[in-house]
Amino acid sequence: MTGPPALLVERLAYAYPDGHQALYGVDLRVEPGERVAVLGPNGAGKTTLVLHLNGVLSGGSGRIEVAGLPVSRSTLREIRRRVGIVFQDPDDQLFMPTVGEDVAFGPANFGLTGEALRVRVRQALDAVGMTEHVDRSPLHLSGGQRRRVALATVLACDPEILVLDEPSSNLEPVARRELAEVLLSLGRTTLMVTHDLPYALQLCPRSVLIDGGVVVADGPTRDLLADTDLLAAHRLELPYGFSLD
Ligand SMILES: Nc1ncnc2c1ncn2[C@@H]1O[C@H](COP(=O)(O)OP(=O)(O)OP(=O)(O)O)[C@@H](O)[C@H]1O
Repeated sequence: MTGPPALLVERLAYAYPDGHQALYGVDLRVEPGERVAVLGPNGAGKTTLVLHLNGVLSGGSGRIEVAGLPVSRSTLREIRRRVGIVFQDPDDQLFMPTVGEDVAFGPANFGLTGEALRVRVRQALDAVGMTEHVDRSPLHLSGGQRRRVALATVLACDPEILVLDEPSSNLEPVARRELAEVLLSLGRTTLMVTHDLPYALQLCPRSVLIDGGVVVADGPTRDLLADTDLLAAHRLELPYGFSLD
C-alpha cells in the first residue's frame, strides 16, 4: 500500500484582502522525497502558494494536505512542524543572540529539551557546515553563512517538507555550490521557489511553472527548460550562453 503524497494542493484559489486575486486554482501533488522547483515570472503567485503551505496565508478556497493532514486552523501547530519554510531573507528568521540559540528556538518550541535538544542543534548545524559558529552572533556572519543558519533553524525542527524561497539569491558561486551540496545530501522532500533556472536544473528533477495564479507546466525540469517557446511565453530565460547539454 502506498502512503499519502507529501503534499497535495487542490484547486487552491486566493484573493488578498485588497481584492487582488493571486491564485486561480492551483493543483500540485508532490511525492515523498521529490525535489520540485517552482518557477514563474515576478507576480506569478509563487510566494502566495508557498505561504499557504504552512498556513501563513489562509481563507481562500481549495484544499491542501501535508502527508495526509489537511491544513486548517486546528492542525496548524502540527502543519508548521511538518512544513519548514526558509525565507529569502535570513534576517526574517534569525533573532536570537547566538547561532545556537536561534537553531534551538524551533525544536524547543516543539517541546524538545536537554540533551535531545542539544543533539538536534548539533545535527542541524553539522548538516549546513556551521558547527564551529554555534556561539557567534548571527549579526556577525556573512550573508551566505546567515543563509545556512536560517536553513539549520528549519532543519532542527525536522520538517517533512522543506520549502526554500530563492535559496541561491545573493550567494557567491562557492556558497551557491555548497548550499546545493547540502540540499542534495539531505534527501528530503523539497520545494524550491527560484528564478535561478540552472540551479533548478541542478537540484530539482521536476519543475512546476506558475503564471497568472495557475500552473501552466509541470514536468521534468530539463524538458521545461528546453522549451524555449514556453520560457519566452512566461518571461523566463536561461542565462546567456547556458547550455542544457
Ligand atoms: N499583500 C498583498 N496584497 C495584495 N496583493 C498582493 C500581496 N502580495 C502579493 N500580491 C499580488 O499577488 C500576486 C502574486 O504575488 P506573489 O508574491 O505570490 O508572486 P511571486 O510569483 O512570488 O513573485 P516574485 O517572483 O516577484 O517574488 C502579484 O500580482 C502581487 O502583486
